[in-house]
Amino acid sequence: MKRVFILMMDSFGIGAAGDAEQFGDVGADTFGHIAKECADGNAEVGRSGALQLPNLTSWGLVNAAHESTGSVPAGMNVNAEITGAYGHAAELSSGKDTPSGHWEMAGVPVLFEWGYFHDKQNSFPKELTDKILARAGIEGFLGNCHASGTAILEQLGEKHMQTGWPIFYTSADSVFQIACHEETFGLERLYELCKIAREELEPYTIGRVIARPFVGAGAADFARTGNRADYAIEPPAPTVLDKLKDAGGQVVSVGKIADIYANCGITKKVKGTGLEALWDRTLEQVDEAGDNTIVFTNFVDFDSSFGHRRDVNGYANALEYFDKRLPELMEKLGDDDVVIVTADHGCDPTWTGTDHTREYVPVLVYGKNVKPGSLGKRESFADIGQSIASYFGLEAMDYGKSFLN
Ligand SMILES: O=P(O)(O)O[C@H]1O[C@H](CO)[C@@H](O)[C@H]1O
Ligand SMILES: [Mn+2]
Ligand SMILES: [Mn+2]
Repeated sequence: MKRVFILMMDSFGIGAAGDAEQFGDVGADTFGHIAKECADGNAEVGRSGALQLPNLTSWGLVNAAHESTGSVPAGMNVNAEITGAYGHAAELSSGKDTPSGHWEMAGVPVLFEWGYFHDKQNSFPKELTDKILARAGIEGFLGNCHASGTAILEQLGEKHMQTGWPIFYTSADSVFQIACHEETFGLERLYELCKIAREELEPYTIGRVIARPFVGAGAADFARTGNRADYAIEPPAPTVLDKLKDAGGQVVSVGKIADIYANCGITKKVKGTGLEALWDRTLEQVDEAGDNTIVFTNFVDFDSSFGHRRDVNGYANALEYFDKRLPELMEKLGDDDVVIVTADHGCDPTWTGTDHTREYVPVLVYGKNVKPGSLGKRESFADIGQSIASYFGLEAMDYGKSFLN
């Protein structure tokens, strides 16, 4: 039975990429800096001391990071017995955003330039926001700037509740984000507004419109909910997910995978909020998965709850939790199954600002028939897509070199 399980650790970079200078990210290292803060005793809430990742370490994470940066992350063991194949992959795509990373790992790098709203204030063209508001029948909006999604709720959430005006904001990514209160504004109304924005953004080549619903009575207790929704444009070419689906296989999305691929190549969608639920849903889908199936999970919390929030301690807890659950998956693996652990970009929680960081990502491959050892530096995340195509006997992708077979 051929099955591939992809565990996509959103934002878990393992060292600045060769082209990090173009992104202002020379020296960024999500894994390395978290490990250092842990080893230095600076991440002691709910955990203690050096980062404990025994399973990822045996799959080759530390060795991959060593090959990526030339040094061993503080407190980590580079001499553990290695049971997986491991490498670090560079990104060909022009952006360090989520769709670029995901599409590239499915064999389709983004070689065009995304549109961006570069201005930190007054970020959006008036003719764009006028059109969106007119179609939605709303008089005004708040924000119009680059922002952290939680900080902007503290600043403008109450005003939003008073005026009923949506909060529009963006970041260094190709995104148009809309934050609205789930109850006072309404969730369905927010989704409708996002769909209008998605249409009006067509000429701007913006990767995603993101609905950011929140709840709470005031600035002190606003919290974003699991009803976030991402409206992505479609990948520019068929990904390996489309190819498997077209060949009669199954592609199960757990978490926001389906949103990121604009539903292309997806045969089943399963939602989950939080790392625990995402793990639970993943393991259920592994139980149900038949031959010729990909179960593809995006573990978004690393990025949205800890990376962008610059929360080292939270990120460390999340990594240790993730690692602890790997044996449950290992117990379920058949002889031919392949597990791939990777990431879509970095989001170093020690870095300046709140944006992603341009980093190499880990490529950890585990299975009873996978030969343990180094896969070295991979020139593109597309090596993952090419490997999956080769494993399932699909037509080769245009990009990437297979590390399977
Ligand atoms: O600060 P929050 O709202 O989490 O937003 C972040 O999440 C977006 C998607 O990854 C990024 O573009 C960044 O703006
Ligand atoms: Mn991401
Ligand atoms: Mn992000």
